[in-house]
Amino acid sequence: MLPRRFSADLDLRITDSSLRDGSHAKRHQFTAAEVRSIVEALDAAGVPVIEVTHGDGLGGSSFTYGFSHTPEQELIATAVGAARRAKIAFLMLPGVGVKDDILAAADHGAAVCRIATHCTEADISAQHFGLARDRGLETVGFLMMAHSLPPEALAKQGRLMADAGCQCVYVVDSAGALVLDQVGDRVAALVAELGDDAQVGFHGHENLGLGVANSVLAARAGATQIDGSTRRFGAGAGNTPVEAFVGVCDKLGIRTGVDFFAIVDAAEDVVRPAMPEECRLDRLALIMGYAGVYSSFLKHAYSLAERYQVSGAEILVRAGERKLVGGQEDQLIDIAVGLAAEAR
Ligand SMILES: C[C@H](O)CC(=O)C(=O)O
Ligand SMILES: [Mn+2]
Repeated sequence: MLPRRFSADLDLRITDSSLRDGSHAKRHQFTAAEVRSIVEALDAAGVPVIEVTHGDGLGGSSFTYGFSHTPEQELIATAVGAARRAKIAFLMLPGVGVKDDILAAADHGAAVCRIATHCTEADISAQHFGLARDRGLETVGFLMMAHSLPPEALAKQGRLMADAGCQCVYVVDSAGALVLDQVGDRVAALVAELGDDAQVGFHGHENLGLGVANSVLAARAGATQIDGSTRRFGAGAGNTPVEAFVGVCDKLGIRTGVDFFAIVDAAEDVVRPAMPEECRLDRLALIMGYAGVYSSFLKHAYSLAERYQVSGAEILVRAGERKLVGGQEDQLIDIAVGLAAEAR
């Protein structure tokens, strides 16, 4: 079991997802040089965990999700080589990646295995947590699209993960749809359910502009691991900006161990140059938060709107009506084709 606290001088542990969630915003085109420079800068600023994988996790490079510029195992090895203190984490969605991918990431020196499932499907993660623990990896479980389950039901799914060997269960606000107390209530339900068996974490998206506030409420409800992305570099409107969250934590007396001025410099001087554009709170991102749509669908919606000459906003509204989950990217094509047919 992980201790409830990481150390006497740390109140919570930040994981930076720019090099994984940001992969969506970069259409999975990270180079090894970009990964090296970003890991060096985040590590020097004191970020304790840095996640590196294709945006859709191990094995994500495909027609469905988009092909990587550089094989992710190479990027993981590069990150491990560049980090002096930070642990390197990877994400894996059962069925997108397979167990051999976990072993390969561990062989490359990654230390934290994060297994993600839709929030009603935690049972499919059991064998992967078992394998990761046997291999000596730290484990994290991602309950994605957490807005779509009430707190008690989410906590039961967290229990499945913890019993399988997950050491920290995350409330994952994949759509950026959770609003303030809705985060605190879910985190509190997991804390009550898991007790000392596992920590609780929170992964936010900015689609309604609430990443920092939601993360503070998660911490106040007992979350001890918080995700963010420096410069918000993530899917949709991006993730909770690490640099702003660190500044807010400093002012609230919540100790993160990250140096505010160093992470601000890293955001501006190192991460921003690797981003194709700023992650914006624009029409499509706002619709995602409002309609509860998986943030990773944003670039797909833009591409399909262009290809079929239909409205990207309408694609996302219909994706919300269909309650699509991660892995159903092909249904976005179905929606776009249908919209084009309606327009004829
Ligand atoms: C595979 C997804 O991008 C995982 C994630 O970051 C989320 O659901 O949010
Ligand atoms: Mn995310």
